[in-house]
Amino acid sequence: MPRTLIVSNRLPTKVLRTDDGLTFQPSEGGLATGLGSIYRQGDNLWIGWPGLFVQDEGEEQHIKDELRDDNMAPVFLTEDEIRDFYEGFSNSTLWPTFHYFSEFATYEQTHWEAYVAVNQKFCQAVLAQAGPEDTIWVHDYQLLLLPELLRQARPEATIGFFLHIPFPSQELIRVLPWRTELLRGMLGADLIGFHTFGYMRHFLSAVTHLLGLPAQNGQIETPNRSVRVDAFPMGIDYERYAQAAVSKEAQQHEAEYREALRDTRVILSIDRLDYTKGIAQRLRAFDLLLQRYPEWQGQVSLIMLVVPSRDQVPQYAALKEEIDELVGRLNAQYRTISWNPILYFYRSLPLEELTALYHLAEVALVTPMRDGMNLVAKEYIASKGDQRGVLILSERAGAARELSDALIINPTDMSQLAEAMHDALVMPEEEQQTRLSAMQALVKRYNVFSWTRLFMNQLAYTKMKQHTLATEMLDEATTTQLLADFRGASQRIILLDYDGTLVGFNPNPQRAEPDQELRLLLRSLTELPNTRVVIISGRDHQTLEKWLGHLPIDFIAEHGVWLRTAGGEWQLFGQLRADWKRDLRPVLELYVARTPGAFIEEKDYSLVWHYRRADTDLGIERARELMSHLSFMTANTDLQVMEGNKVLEIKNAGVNKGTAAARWIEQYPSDFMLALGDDRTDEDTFRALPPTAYSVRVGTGARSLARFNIGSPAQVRQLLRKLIG
Ligand SMILES: O=P(O)(O)OC[C@H]1O[C@H](O[C@H]2O[C@H](CO)[C@@H](O)[C@H](O)[C@H]2O)[C@H](O)[C@@H](O)[C@@H]1O
Ligand SMILES: O=c1ccn([C@@H]2O[C@H](COP(=O)(O)OP(=O)(O)O)[C@@H](O)[C@H]2O)c(=O)[nH]1
Ligand SMILES: [Mg+2]
Repeated sequence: MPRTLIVSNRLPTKVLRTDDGLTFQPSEGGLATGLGSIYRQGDNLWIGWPGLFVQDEGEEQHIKDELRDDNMAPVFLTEDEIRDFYEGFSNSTLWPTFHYFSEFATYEQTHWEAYVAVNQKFCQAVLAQAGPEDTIWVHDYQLLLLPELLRQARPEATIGFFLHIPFPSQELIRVLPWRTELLRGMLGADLIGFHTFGYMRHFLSAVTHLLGLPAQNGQIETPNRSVRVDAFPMGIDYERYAQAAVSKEAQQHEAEYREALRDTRVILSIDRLDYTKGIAQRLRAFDLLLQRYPEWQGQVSLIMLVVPSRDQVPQYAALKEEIDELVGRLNAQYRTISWNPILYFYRSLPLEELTALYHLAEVALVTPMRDGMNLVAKEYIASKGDQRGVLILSERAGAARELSDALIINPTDMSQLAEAMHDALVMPEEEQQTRLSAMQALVKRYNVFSWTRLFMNQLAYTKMKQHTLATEMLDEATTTQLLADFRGASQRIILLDYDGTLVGFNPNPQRAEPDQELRLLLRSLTELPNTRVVIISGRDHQTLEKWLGHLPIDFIAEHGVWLRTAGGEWQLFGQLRADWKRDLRPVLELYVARTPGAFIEEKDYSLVWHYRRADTDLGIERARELMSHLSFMTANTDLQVMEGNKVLEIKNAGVNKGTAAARWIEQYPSDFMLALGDDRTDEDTFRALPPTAYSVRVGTGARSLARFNIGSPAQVRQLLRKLIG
């Protein structure tokens, strides 16, 4: 049975060393609690760090044995690794950058090196466990390099990746000295998931801007594969919280708290210690509430649970001091003998006490500056069986994209936050119920089980599509067969696209002239007996004539408009019109004026608008506008607007490389056909060929009708040299 291997920095269980030996406890944090309900199924396995430094091999073995029974496999990290990889690169470089706290980020080469080394360590741990059929699901920012490391070791593996924190604007990503490596690391996965559509959009934009890879409709084309990107908002185990909140134990706790608090109304705040969570800002807003509405003094308490986290990182230690100081000051200022304004706890609580607090609190304050999702918000909703309570939620938590019935606030707007607290405290019960029941329906339905199911199904589907649509690589065995067929044939035809096939794609099209090596290679091909060599290109015929006209080859130029057999005259494909150019050229000129870097290429029977040198996003945007403009102007004419690689071309309809290629193979019947091409216009050629022909797409990744793939123009030349022998 194929298994699912979950890989994350932290295991859902942490091991602690106490006076009585080792103890095993659940870890805090959204990821551990969220996936905790999943990995125990069947033979699944969770690979990660158990949270302590082992002293000797005996201890290591003991931990391994204990965890194995609970479907976990530990990766042991040393103190140096935790300092440089975890506190260093993960939590002092990536965490602040991804949460828009760039000013807190450090950029240390030694931290980066540790990050690479630990990702490699995780890779080894996964490889030791994973069978070829297993699905590997990697989680979060500590392991951004792992998907690509696994891909190198296992090219065929099924790999998913999910990022639990925000993915920021590419303007922040580009600040990182290691941005390329990090993005490439993620692209080793088949499917990459984010909590929100916004994070996904930022990622796609980073990939197109910083790696220059094409991305469309959530699909990125890398040189080897297509990678799918999508939004999967994570849910919680709804029933677990709903039931725990009304369990006997929770009810007892709640009754105790209630007795101690008497009639005091309760506002609740629960987070890990983190500057992203807006804890200090929240305290200041509570202060403002008490000033602005003094009637709440003596009536409302803020219960604030802060779970210790990353306290070795300087920013966290500083925040802890700031909170301690603020709470002390506010309590000293407002407290009375019978009332505590703030009940502050710095620890973590077991589930029953947590849900007792959720159930008790009239208001929950979830006001992070940035938060990937925030599960506390969803847990609060699930714990409200009686549908009484109000959620105040930051617009910058991923959860706000789903929980629109919360009181949504901007956490930096202190005044708005104080007002929201007041509104929540006076909200009529009926309104509380309406809002809560809508949110409950949503959190119940999109729970952690449906989240996993959706992700895993999408991953399986992505993989299946990769397989069915994949064009095979032209490997050694196929090449041998191709050469044998070539030699055994009595008539042979070779159709060669020019740009991107025989020479590399050049930012300036006029600079792509053939080099000496290419000219010699083409000449040698033409000297082979019974062999027709055809250049089939989108270029104008004058340029092709100038560059290669002296060779005894056939030409199909301007995407099939101009034709010439070796040594003959140039001929038109048929009756074509060019009078339309006068009307449409000004339209293209308008879009050149509006798009710095764009330019026009004029051919006899077509006009081309190029945007390869324009800003990527602006180019795409303008191309879209121009396309709709031109579609309108060419409706009911015999013109056609064709999209190519960073170009839009207006031409006579019905003339393309395919119709020209079809004419050629009819006129010159052959028992061996080879066609090589790299872009969308070459697909027309591939389509026109019989299934026995060798059609080869240059550059992998994009979907193609060709039977085979070849890596680059350099490899094309190598193949052609083999034909010569
Ligand atoms: O392992 P730690 O350094 O102690 O940190 C705890 C976890 O915090 C982060 O949680 C994120 O994931 C949640 C679930 O998707 C999401 O709701 C929250 O907004 C995120 O901050 C972190 O991503 C985990 O890797 C940590 O283990
Ligand atoms: O004493 C506590 C307080 C909180 N949590 C859990 O910690 C998680 C916090 O996840 P969230 O997504 O809100 O933020 P993160 O800490 O992952 O950034 C939630 O599942 C809480 O139930 C916990 O286990 N013990
Ligand atoms: Mg080409």
